[in-house]
Order: sequence, then C-alpha cells, then structure tokens
Amino acid sequence: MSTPMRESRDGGSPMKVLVTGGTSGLGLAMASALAAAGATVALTGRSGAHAGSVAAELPGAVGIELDVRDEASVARAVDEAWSRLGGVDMPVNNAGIGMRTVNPRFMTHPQSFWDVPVDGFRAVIETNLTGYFLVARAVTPRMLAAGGGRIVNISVNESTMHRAGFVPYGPSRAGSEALSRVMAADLRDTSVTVNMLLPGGATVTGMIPPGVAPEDWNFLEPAVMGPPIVWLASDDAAGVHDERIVAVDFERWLHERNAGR
Ligand SMILES: NC(=O)c1ccc[n+]([C@@H]2O[C@H](COP(=O)([O-])OP(=O)(O)OC[C@H]3O[C@@H](n4cnc5c(N)ncnc54)[C@H](O)[C@@H]3O)[C@@H](O)[C@H]2O)c1
Ligand SMILES: O=C(O)[C@H](O)[C@@H](O)[C@H](O)[C@H](O)CO
Repeated sequence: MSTPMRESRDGGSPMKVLVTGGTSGLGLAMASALAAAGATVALTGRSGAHAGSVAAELPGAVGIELDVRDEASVARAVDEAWSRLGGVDMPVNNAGIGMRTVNPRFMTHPQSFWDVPVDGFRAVIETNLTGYFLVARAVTPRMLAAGGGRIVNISVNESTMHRAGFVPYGPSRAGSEALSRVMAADLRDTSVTVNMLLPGGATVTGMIPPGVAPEDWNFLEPAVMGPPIVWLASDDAAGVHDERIVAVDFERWLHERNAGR
C-alpha cells in the first residue's frame, strides 16, 4: 500500500497489532501483510508454542497463547501483549469457528436449525460472539488510558445475508456485528475507533471443507484481507469509525469515501 504505516503514540515505534486466531487463514494473512508493512504483530493461538513457531516466520512478530472463550486466558494474553510489545494499538478480533463445527457438509447439504446440536450452537456463539466481547472488554480500557487505539472486528457475509442452513454461524456473526455497532456508539468521541472488515465471500481456509467447490461459491484467497487491514493501520484511517469494509470492494469503497470527503 502507498499509505505509510501509522506510528504509535510513543514516538515513532511501529504500529502494534494483536491478531486473534492469527496462526491460520485470514488471521495469518492479515498478520503477514501487517508485518511486511512494518507493524509489530502479536499473533495468538490456543497453543502458545504453535503461535510462537508461526510468529517466528514473520519479521518482528511474537506468538501468544489465547483462548477467546476463556476470560482468564484473555487477561493473561493481553498482559503478555502489553509487556512484550509495549502496548497494543490495534486489536483484531478474528478467531472464530465456522459451520463445519455443526455440519461438516454445510456447503452441499444445508442443515435446518432444528437439527443443529445444542452444544455446537453454544460453542459457536461462545467463540464468535462472546470471544469478541471478552477481547474488546480487556483491551479497551488500556487503549483509552494509553491515548487511543483501533479495534477491528472481522465479519462475514452471512451476518447480513441470511442463507438457509447457517445456524449458528450467521447469528453468531450478526451478533458480533451488532456488538461492533454498539461498541462504536459507546466509544464515539473517544480516542478508540471500531470498524468491521470482511472478505466478501467464502475464503479458502480451515473453515471450508476440503474438496468442496460448488460453482455458486466464489472462493477468495485470504490475501484479499492484506490491503484493507494495512490501510486500517495507516495514518489515513486514523479517523475512520463504525465502518463495515468489504475486502473485495475495498478499492472502490476507498475511492468513494475519498471522493465524498
Ligand atoms: N473462511 C471464510 O470463508 C470466511 C469468510 C468470512 C469471514 N471469515 C471469518 O474469518 C475469521 C477467521 O476464520 P478463517 O476462515 O481464517 O478460519 P481458520 O479456521 O483458518 O481460522 C480461525 C482461527 O481461529 C482460531 N480459534 C478457533 N477457536 C478459538 C478459540 N477459542 N480461541 C482462540 N482461537 C481460536 C483457530 O485456531 C484458527 O486459527 C473468522 O472470524 C471467520 O468468521 C471467514
Ligand atoms: O460469505 C462469507 O463470508 C463466507 O461464506 C463465510 O462466511 C464462510 O461461508 C464461512 O466461514 C464458513 O463457515
């Protein structure tokens, strides 16, 4: 990207970013793009050792153990991020579990909501909605005290496009979008911004069952998340608040936004 990576408030050090679920898929693609653009990245995973080995491949990155369902784990991880990075300017809520959790054949054999196992429903809500809340709840007071920050919540098409067979994934991400909007309202006129970013289509990651490629699913590569997440960390995005940015339409979105300013 042409826009320079925003500098942290401590006088010239790189932007400090924490990406949950950063060891694979969209999280790893964003962590890689941010590290390549000069950010200091903490990528987290449920296994600290695995997160450390993935981080070792990225310039300046560190790996941290974090289970987003567990409040104590979130608190430990946030403490560790603050001590190892010297703070966090941009937490990226990305960790999640998808439809495979309740229906491994969801792309070809949609399951009606009454057949969804209750424990699977609870697991998806706990990870995808409660997890975003726990991380944001832990980092926001620290970012406010430090003078600012930018929360990014990763979202999905199914949060607004209510397809058959997408319980509980669609409702979990509709919930995390509503959470983003309310967080943005709570944080309006503060130094912390909240935005959503989504790829704009099914993306080839662990969420997609192997060997599935129906013609009506236009698969994207995780790399589509690189330009918009790097832009969200740049000076140009400092005042951007309460936006829902779709990665495949990002260039057009940016053009229209700049034209409207
Ligand atoms: N793949 C898609 O089609 C697609 C499309 C739009 C949005 N998304 C969103 O992208 C995000 C990342 O998903 P992905 O597609 O990269 O899949 P993925 O399975 O590759 O990545 C999800 C990551 O979250 C981690 N995770 C799961 N449960 C966790 C927990 N309790 N604590 C901490 N980490 C946990 C996993 O270990 C994994 O690294 C999700 O929020 C998903 O809703 C995915
Ligand atoms: O349009 C979208 O955003 C995608 O369809 C995703 O939501 C995937 O289908 C999901 O990750 C599978 O669990």
